[in-house]
Amino acid sequence: MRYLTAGESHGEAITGILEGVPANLEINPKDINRELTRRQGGYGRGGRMKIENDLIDILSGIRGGKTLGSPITLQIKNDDWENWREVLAPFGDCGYDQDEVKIKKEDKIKRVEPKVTKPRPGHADLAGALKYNQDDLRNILERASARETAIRVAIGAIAKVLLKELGIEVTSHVIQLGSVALEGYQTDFDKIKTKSAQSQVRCVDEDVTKKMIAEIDDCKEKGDSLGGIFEIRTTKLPVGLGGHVQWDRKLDGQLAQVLMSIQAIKGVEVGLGFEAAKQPGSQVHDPIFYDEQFFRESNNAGGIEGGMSNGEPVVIKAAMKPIPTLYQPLSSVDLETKEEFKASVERSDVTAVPAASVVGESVVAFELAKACLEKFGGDSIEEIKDNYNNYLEMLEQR
Ligand SMILES: Cc1cc2nc3c(=O)[nH]c(=O)nc-3n(C[C@H](O)[C@H](O)[C@H](O)COP(=O)(O)O)c2cc1C
Ligand SMILES: C=C(O[C@@H]1CC(C(=O)O)=C[C@@H](OP(=O)(O)O)[C@H]1O)C(=O)O
Repeated sequence: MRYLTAGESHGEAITGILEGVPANLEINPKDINRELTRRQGGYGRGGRMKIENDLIDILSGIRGGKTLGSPITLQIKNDDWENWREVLAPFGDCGYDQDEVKIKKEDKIKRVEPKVTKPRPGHADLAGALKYNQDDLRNILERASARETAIRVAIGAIAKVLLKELGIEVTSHVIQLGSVALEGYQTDFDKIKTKSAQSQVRCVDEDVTKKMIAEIDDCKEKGDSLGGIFEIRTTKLPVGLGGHVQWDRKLDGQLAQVLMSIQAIKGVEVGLGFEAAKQPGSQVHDPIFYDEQFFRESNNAGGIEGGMSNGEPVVIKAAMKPIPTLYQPLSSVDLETKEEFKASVERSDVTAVPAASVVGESVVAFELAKACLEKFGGDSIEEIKDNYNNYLEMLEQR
């Protein structure tokens, strides 16, 4: 299973092509739209989320509510496009004859947008403009924007449907926002799922939620921004997803890569993570027991040993840096004049850790679904479930 995404933040739409989904998987668009709504939420987001009402369009690969095994084309229209079409239209101001290139009337340039030339520290702006030889930073920032994560969440929603057929679920919660941390939280999967959904910042504790909101308000007033940490948890996984035999088959490596690919994610920890480096082995490794089946009483490994799922839930954290666009901008240098200026200010979120946690769930769900297909491969969901059940029966003999 693989996918590609396309689209600019304020362009007409964000698109994804997902290939390798088995046939006969029942997809309800509500399952995708629910995830899109979850991603749009979270205290601390800026004005854009009031404009957008993300809904999925499915253009191929599904018939009568079931997947066909063929590529699935997914699209989310950008409602903000109406405010940007004259600036971003593919042929709007290029001087081509309208009939020749079939320029839509609405796209004929009316509004001349000054070039964006003051790169924002922490964004793709400067490196992208130099690398792609651009003199307008908009040509970089539109694609670098985390708007793209909307379609990754739609793709993740399909992966979640596939995982659910195998009894696997993925959830997440925010465990740190700026300086406010959630300490000693309970670990029950269902509680995390329910309680995080009730919190405006996707934190399972009401008092900590209030403190996080207060910190966001304070930060907004100062024109500053915040990062944080979210944790992804799964239900118990079957033993043996991923593999120890080759570097690129290792499940922990694959999960770290997809989480690091989310805009603004700067660190990933599996299980105890960095904490494990400070403690002796006797306090870190999870002793093995047997009572009709192998089991552990602790999960410091975060459900992965030797690059493979070990039968426990996967527990993985990701750290997000503070949003780089600042309403009190940092110093920057104008791309054209080389004069020192304050960086450009684009409308922006104060924090997006709750939204990023939903994106994190989605990319992890995709990677786990991919690992399941590699292990229990088949072209229809029935074939995959047969293979899965045979494997589980084989494990029961051990
Ligand atoms: C859900 C989400 C929303 C984001 N919203 C903003 C935003 O409003 N303003 C901003 O400057 N950066 C925002 N970012 C972060 C930038 O997209 C990101 O920092 C930038 O693309 C540079 O990539 P890097 O941080 O991975 O180096 C957001 C990230 C995510 C995941
Ligand atoms: C549009 C989304 O997030 C955007 C991500 C983003 C960035 O620079 O990454 C900047 C902001 O864009 P805008 O300037 O249009 O408000 C966010 O709103 C979204 O999450 O759907």
